[in-house]
Amino acid sequence: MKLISMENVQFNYGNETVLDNISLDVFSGEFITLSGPNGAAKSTLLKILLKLLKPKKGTVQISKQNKDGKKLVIGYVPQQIASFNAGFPSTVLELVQSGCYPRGKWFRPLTKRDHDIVKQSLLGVGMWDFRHKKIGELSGGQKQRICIARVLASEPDILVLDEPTTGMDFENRKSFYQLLKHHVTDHGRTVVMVTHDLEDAKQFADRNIYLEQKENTQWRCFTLASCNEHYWAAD
Ligand SMILES: Nc1ncnc2c1ncn2[C@@H]1O[C@H](COP(=O)(O)OP(=O)(O)OP(=O)(O)O)[C@@H](O)[C@H]1O
Repeated sequence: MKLISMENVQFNYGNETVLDNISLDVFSGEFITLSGPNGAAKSTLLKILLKLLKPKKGTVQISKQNKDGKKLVIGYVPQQIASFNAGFPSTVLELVQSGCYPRGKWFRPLTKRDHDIVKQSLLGVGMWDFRHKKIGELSGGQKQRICIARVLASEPDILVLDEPTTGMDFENRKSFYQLLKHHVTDHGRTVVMVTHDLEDAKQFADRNIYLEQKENTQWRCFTLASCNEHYWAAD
């Protein structure tokens, strides 16, 4: 089932065209990685895909329903998360538990299943041992991993992550990818993820979309990204 459809998108920051003529479909049950050099407009493409940025030309359509006919839930963790100040009162566990609410009534009592999902999410990002710490006491990278765990706990139909493995060591990266793969293969969910870890991605992703910069005098811009899809299976 097609969940997101992007057609012939062009996007400009001021006079600079950073994406042009990009078309991309995202289907249910896919693990997609998005890669390319710094500044190739990967983060911008994610934001357009989520309709957080409006393209100058082209269209983006997001399905209202998931494959089971229920309301589509999208989880997004940007590259730079909002900062929590040192006095932020919640513990890691409380913040990640709050991710369970999109799947039911707000502030309902958590079920055993919720607790299991929260634990798996925290283990998956290597932060289970930090569960009783206050959010304000964590490093920047740890805060980002907690935000990822919170989004994982919401069991989104589409999980959109911008460079989530930055700062993770080898073991944590591996278990994180395995957790994402589990979401895709065992639950039929969809992952769209920006990453520079192409070797890791190659092991787990179904396809990679590579954005590359090109000069284009016609548009009088510094960069113009073109979208080449690399299917691992075709290697
Ligand atoms: N708010 C903005 N205003 C103006 N230009 C921007 C803005 N955000 C990004 N850009 C420019 O758009 C281009 C693409 O940026 P983007 O952050 O999407 O790239 P990226 O591929 O995600 O980069 P990286 O790998 O370094 O995270 C860059 O040249 C950047 O300088």
